[in-house]
Amino acid sequence: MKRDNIPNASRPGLPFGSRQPGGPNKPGQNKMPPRRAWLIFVLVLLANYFVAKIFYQGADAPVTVPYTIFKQEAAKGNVKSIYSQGASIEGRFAAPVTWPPTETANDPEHRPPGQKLQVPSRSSSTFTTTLPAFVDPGLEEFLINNKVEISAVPIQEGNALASLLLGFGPALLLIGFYVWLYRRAAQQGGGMGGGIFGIGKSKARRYDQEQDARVTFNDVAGIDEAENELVEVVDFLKDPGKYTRLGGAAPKGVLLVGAPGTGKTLLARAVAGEAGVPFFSMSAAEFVEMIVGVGAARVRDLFKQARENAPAIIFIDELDSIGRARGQVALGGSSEQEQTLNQILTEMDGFSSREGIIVLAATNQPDVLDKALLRPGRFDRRVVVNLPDKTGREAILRVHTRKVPLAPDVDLSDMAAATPGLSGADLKNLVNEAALLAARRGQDDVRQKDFMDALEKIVLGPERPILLSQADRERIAYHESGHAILGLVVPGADPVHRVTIVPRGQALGVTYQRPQTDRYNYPEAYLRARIVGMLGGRVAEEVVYGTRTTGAENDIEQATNLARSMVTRWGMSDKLGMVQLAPYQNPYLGGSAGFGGEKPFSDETARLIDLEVQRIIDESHADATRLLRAHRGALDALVRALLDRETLDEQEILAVTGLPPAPELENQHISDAAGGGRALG
Ligand SMILES: Nc1ncnc2c1ncn2[C@@H]1O[C@H](COP(=O)(O)OP(=O)(O)OP(=O)(O)O)[C@@H](O)[C@H]1O
Ligand SMILES: [Zn+2]
Repeated sequence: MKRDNIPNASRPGLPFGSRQPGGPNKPGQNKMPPRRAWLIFVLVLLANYFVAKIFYQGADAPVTVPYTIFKQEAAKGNVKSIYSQGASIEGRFAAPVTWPPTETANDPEHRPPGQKLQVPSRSSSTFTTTLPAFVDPGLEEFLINNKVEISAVPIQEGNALASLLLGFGPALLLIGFYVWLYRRAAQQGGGMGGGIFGIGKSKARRYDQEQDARVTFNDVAGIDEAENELVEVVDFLKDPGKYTRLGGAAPKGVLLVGAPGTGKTLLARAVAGEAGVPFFSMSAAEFVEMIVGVGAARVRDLFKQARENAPAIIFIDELDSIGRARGQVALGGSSEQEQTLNQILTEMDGFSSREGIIVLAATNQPDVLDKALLRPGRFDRRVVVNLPDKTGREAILRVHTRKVPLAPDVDLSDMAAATPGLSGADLKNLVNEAALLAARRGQDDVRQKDFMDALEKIVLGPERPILLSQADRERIAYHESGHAILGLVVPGADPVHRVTIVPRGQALGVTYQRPQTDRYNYPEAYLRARIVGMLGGRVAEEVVYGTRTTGAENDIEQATNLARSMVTRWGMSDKLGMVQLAPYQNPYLGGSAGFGGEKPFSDETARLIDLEVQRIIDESHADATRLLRAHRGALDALVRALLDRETLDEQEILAVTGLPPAPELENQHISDAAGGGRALG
C-alpha cells in the first residue's frame, strides 16, 4: 500500500548496482571542532561569569536609595562622602545600609520611587540617589553640618583593582584560553608542516600489521578479477627495484571503481597486508575544511608521511568528493576543492615510481572525475569492483561465517541464490543479523531459518506494529494479492516468494518477488511483465472496490521509471527508435553522469517521450485489469488466506490459489542473441 515496495533484487538497468536497504551507509564526514574543545570553551565562559559576579559584589555595587533615605542617613551621620554630577549623587555610607528594608521589600507602598516590584533588598556601603527636580535649598549646609565629605572624584574609582579586573578579566580569560588551546594543538600536531592548530595535519589513519588484524586476499572473496589485477601492485610493493630495473615505470595510482560496499577499502587493505607495507587511509571528504588551503596542507602531509615510511600505500576513499571536474562543483567550497585536487596532482607527479608508493583511490562515480586525475602517471589504471555473482556471494558468505557456528541445515549456496544484488557489505550484515537472531532465540548455532528471517528483515525492513481496521486490512490484502496473482499469471514474471500484510519498514504490506537467477540482460517482455505486476495492487483495488487510495504511490513511481527507461535508454519505443534520450547510466554503479546542460533533444521529442511512457503504462494497466478479472476466484482465495494467516510463502500461495507458477517467457531470442558470443558494450 503506501510506499509499498515490490523489492526485487535485480532491477533492470541496474543489474548489479542497485543499493539494497540494510547496507552500510556512510554519510559524508562532517568535520566539527572536537567536542572537548567546545566543552572547555563553555566552561571558560561560565568561569568568566562567576568571576565577574564575584568582583561585582566585591566592588560593593551601590544600592539605589530614595533621596529622603539619603537625607535621613546623612542626618544620622551615616554618610561619609558623596560625589555629585548633575542631578545624580553617589556616595559611601559609614555603616552598610540595607535597602529596601527586608520585611517590606515587596510591599508596593514602601517601594522606592521609580523601582519596580520584586527588587531584592541588598545591603551595601555605597549608594546612588537622584536629586529631586526642585532644588533643595540648604543641602550644602546640611551636608557640611553632618560632616559629609564632598568628594572630587567618583566614589567607585576608589576600588581601582576591582574595576580593572571587572573590565579586563573576561578578555584575559579568553586570551588565556586561546593560548592554552594553541599550546595543546602544538603539542599534538607538532612539526613545521602542522600549521596553526595542526589542522594541516592529514589525520590519516595508519593501519599497522601488528596493531590491526592483518587483512589479506584470504579475507576478500567473490571479486577475483579485481583481486588478480592488484596482484601486480603487491609484487611491486614487495620489491620496487625489480620493476624499475629495466627502466619501466611501475603504476603510481590505481582507481578502484565500484558500487558502495563491494569491498574497495577491503581490497586496498588486503594489498597492503599482502605486501606487508604500511597503509595510510583517508577519506577525501576529510581533506576539505571550511578554511581554504587546509585540504592542500593535509594532502602534503599525507604524502610526506607515506614517503617517510615507503614502500607504502596511500588510500583515498570517496575520491569523487574532491575529484569532481573543476569548474563543475557547486558554488562555495569550489576553490578549496580545486586547491586540494591540484595538490593531489602535484604530489602524484612529484614522486617517482622508484620510491615505492602506490596511491589507491576508490569511487563509485568515475564519470564525474576530473580528467586530469586519469592522465598517465596518475590514476591511469582502473580496477572495476563488481557486485558479486552467485558463486561470489557464496564465497563471501563463507568468509564471513568462518567464526560463526553453523547448524547442519545451513545451505550457503541456497542463501547465495536468494541474494542477487547484495554487496559484500550487505552479505556481511546478513551474517551478522542472522547470528544476532539465533542468539536472541537462545540457540547454540545459526540455522537456515535465521538466515532467511535476517534476509527478510534486511530486504523488506523490520516488522512494524501498527493497528489497522478490518476494512484497511482487507484492502491491503487485495492490493498485495493483486501484485501476487499477476506474479503467477503473467508470463516471465519473477516467482512470488512471499506475500504479507504485516507492515514492514515503510510498507503496509509486501509482495516479494525474486528472480531465479542473476539476470544480466532483460528482454522487453520481462520488463512489461514487471510493469504489469507493479500496477497489480491498484488494479485489484479498482476491480474489487471501484475506488482508489494513495497506497499505490510507490508502485506508480517504479512503473513510471521503468517505462521511461524503456523509451529513453533502451530504444524500446517504435515511435522514438534507437536514440539515446537519457544520460548514460552505468549499469554497475547506478546514478548517471547527466547531460550536463541542455537536453539534446527538442520539446517535441520530450512530448513524444511522455506520450510513449503513458502508452506503456496504459497498456499494462489494461493487461492487469483483464488478468485480475479473469482470476477473480484466485484473488479472493488469496485474500481470505492472508486475512487469516497474514504471511504466505511460495508453496502456500500456489496451494491457496490453485495456480501453477508463472510460465517462462517463450520469446527468449532477443536475450539469446545478445548473449551469444557477439559482445555488445
Ligand atoms: N568481496 C568481499 N569479500 C569479503 N568481505 C567483503 C567483500 N566486500 C565487502 N566486504 C565486507 O564489507 C565491508 C565493507 O566493505 P568496504 O568498506 O571495503 O566497501 P567499499 O567498497 O569500500 O564501500 P564504500 O564505497 O561504501 O566505501 C568490509 O569490511 C568487508 O567485511
Ligand atoms: Zn503495491
